[in-house]
Amino acid sequence: MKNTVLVINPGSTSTKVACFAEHQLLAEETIRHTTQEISSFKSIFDQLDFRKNLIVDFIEKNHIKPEDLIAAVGRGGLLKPIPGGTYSVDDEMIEDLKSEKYSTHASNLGAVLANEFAELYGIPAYIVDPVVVDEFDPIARISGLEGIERRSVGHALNQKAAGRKVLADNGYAYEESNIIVAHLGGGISIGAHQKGRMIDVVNGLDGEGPYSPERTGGLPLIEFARVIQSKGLSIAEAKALIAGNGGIKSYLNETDLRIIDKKIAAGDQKAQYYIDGMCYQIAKSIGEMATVLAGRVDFIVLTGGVSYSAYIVDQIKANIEWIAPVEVLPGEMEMKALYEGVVRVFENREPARNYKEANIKKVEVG
Ligand SMILES: Nc1ncnc2c1ncn2[C@@H]1O[C@H](COP(=O)(O)OP(=O)(O)OP(=O)(O)O)[C@@H](O)[C@H]1O
Ligand SMILES: CCCC(=O)O
Repeated sequence: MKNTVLVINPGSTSTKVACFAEHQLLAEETIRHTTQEISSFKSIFDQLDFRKNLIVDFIEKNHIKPEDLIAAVGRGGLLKPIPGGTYSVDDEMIEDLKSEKYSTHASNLGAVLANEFAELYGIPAYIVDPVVVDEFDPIARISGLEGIERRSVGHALNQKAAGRKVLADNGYAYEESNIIVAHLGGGISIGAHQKGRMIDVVNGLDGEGPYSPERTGGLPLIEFARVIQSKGLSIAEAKALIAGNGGIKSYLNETDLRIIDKKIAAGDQKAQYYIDGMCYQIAKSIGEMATVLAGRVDFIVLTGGVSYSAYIVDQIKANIEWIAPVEVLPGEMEMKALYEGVVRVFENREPARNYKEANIKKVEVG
């Protein structure tokens, strides 16, 4: 079909691919990667050809004609802090991602993969609402140590799309409401959204909040310093431990919660213990974001792949339902949100933003 947009979403445990045209979904696939598959690559960028070949297979299998493609869009990765919106992929963006200037994340491959297909087919490449969208209140940046700032890293694209949907379904407007959105995926982020802005977020990638299938979340710092020293870890190795080999993976050597759910159902007490621990910590961080919103919370939304697990959802709900009504949107709405970001540009409802020139305004103190 004419006017087809190729949508590419590399996650920590999956590659999601879709094609949309004229506001319709033409084809979609979530390709899950096993723990072993991902562990066989030394770095995220070593996975480029592996993930690219899977997308080529998807295009061929679904008979997508190159001449029908008008754009490729990828989930945006760890870039400098920028306002939300649709950005054209440019050289500076690719360089920042490839050099891992702002750290490493599966979504760093989104712009790079979109760019590869854009070059192949002679079409433009974009990203939309990358994981670094920064709408923080100044006070949220303070870390507790001079020289280190907290940064806004989270599943902004899905958090906003899921939040908007739940609010719209209940007759509320995102711009006028307060919500907490917990994205529960291979990584976890929990945002406090106040009247259309994500003013704070629990950022698991940098070692905050609950542990997740792959991330440690917050750790006792002195003990972690001892681990770094005793194992002689480099910064890159410490990051890999915090953001790729921590959490459920470190306890159970597995990141696929569908497998772990089955083990719990079959009576595996160790699996249950560590999943219960993750649910306890997720609820605790949701409570933290409720205080950011001073208790004025219209809804709490649980989303991301892990929210398919009824066992996990029930555990979390039991500890948070007193705060606000809880709505569950399992999976993610990222593919459609990425497509719609491109459509807004093609329909001239929004300009494509320029990454080189994009900056957030930080408030200078003192
Ligand atoms: N039906 C299901 N039941 C339980 N867990 C599930 C189900 N489907 C997916 N998951 C789990 O959700 C997690 C992946 O979630 P998701 O697809 O949102 O993340 P991702 O795309 O890999 O990465 P991220 O969201 O962190 O960027 C995995 O642990 C996966 O096993
Ligand atoms: C999307 C950033 C958060 C994470 O992956 O942990």
